[in-house]
Amino acid sequence: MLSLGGEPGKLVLDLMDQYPDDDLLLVDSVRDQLVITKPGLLADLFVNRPYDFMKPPGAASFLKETLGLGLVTAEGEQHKFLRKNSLPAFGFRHIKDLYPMMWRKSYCFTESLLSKRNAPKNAQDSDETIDIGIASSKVTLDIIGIAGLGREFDAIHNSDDPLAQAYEELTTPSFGRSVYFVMCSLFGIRFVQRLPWNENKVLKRLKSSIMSTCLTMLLEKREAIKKNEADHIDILSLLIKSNNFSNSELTDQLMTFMAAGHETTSSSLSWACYLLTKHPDILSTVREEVQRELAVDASGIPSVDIASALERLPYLNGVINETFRLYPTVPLTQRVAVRDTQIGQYRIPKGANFIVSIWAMSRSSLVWGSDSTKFRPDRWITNDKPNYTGGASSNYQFLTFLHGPRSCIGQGFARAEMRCLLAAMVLSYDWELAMPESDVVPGGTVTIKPAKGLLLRLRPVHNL
Ligand code: HEM
Repeated sequence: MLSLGGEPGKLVLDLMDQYPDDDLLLVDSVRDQLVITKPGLLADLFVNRPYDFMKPPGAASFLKETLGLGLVTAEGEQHKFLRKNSLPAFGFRHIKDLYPMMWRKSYCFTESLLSKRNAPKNAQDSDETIDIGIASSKVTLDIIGIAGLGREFDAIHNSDDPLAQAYEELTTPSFGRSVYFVMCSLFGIRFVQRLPWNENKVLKRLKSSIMSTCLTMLLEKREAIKKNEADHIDILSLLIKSNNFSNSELTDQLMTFMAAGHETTSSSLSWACYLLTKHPDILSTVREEVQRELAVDASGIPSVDIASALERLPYLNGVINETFRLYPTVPLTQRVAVRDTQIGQYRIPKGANFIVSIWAMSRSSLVWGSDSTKFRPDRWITNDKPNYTGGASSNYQFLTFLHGPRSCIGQGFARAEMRCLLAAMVLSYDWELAMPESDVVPGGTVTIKPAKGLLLRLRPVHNL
């Protein structure tokens, strides 16, 4: 059921077409493996009884190796505690305050793309071919660096940054890594780690490099807070100041936020750019909208409050929501029942395993109608204003960030970041695909991105 290449939710989509009237399909009777195919049943899984379920130990053991025992991997009471103490750092007000920094970084990012190669003096005549995924993961690392721990990595300009390199290596899609993940899911990581497999060495090296960098940054941050060197409002400082966490818990939390918080958004930016290569008319519409509403000056400073301006743009938000729908960075999630429980009218025995294909739910014509796979940002617009349903009749049709206490805590952060990055991109460039369309395929282990990269040919726009 876990994808080893190809479209991540294809099998579930096929099952949904084959059994359109069923909402729960038993796909593996040996391991009680169930697939939920109707949004209506998800309220019990995610919102009404979320702690009757946990992430399957095998898959979680893989995640713990790379993310630590933080919010993504904790369960039960420990999860409730971490979530409660992390929420203030992701509040609405705090995200609003981060917009100017996100905008500044996004603008620097687009400028860095221009100067990447030996651009001629009259750069407007130059063409740049870049892999937008690799380039944008640097700026998202810079943004989470500042927001997450008040630290300037400047990975945009410093391509040798070890943390950026470690994350790139960790998330680059490969068949071997996918097989490794499936093996961990089936047999647990302790068993897989005993196999003579090079992947074990690679993951150990990456984990130890990320962990030691996070620990060093944590200790420096503690010192800085003690000396009261600056006004510390980043996520890590808020967690330290809450006095609720030990150093090892904080290191795990930091590893989680750094990993969960940057590759996800940079992949989404890649997919948005890809979709816009296929819809140049929509790219022009978004650009006109951003030019008109932000009125950015020659040095990239907007004349209006950036947060409120970006949040009300219908097309910019429509493109972002439609990208999140068609290319959910986390394409699948799994749960196992930790006690006898209930989902809808079904009695569920302890130990039953569930697969929710976020990808399939986002693309199924049974759920979204006959144009379900079409890129239609206008489904997210009502009376010239953004709507947040996409015309769906149930919340559970849109699962990109899930729902309930295990939903993505960084959703507001990711949306703010995407608005800044995409707005800065459309203001600065026109672009087209610089690789065969057939090579643009999703791939990855837990999160997906364009498996062969996304090469774009950029042309500077003459408007700034
Ligand atoms: C487009 C960007 C993003 C997408 C699509 C996304 C998606 C998701 C999804 C689907 C989950 C639930 C995973 C599961 O239960 O299997 C999740 C959890 C999580 N995400 Fe995100 N995420 C994004 C960005 C971010 C950002 C920017 C941050 C942090 C700054 C973040 C931090 C987290 C954390 C900590 C969790 C675990 C929450 C919990 O279990 O309480 N994510 N994300």
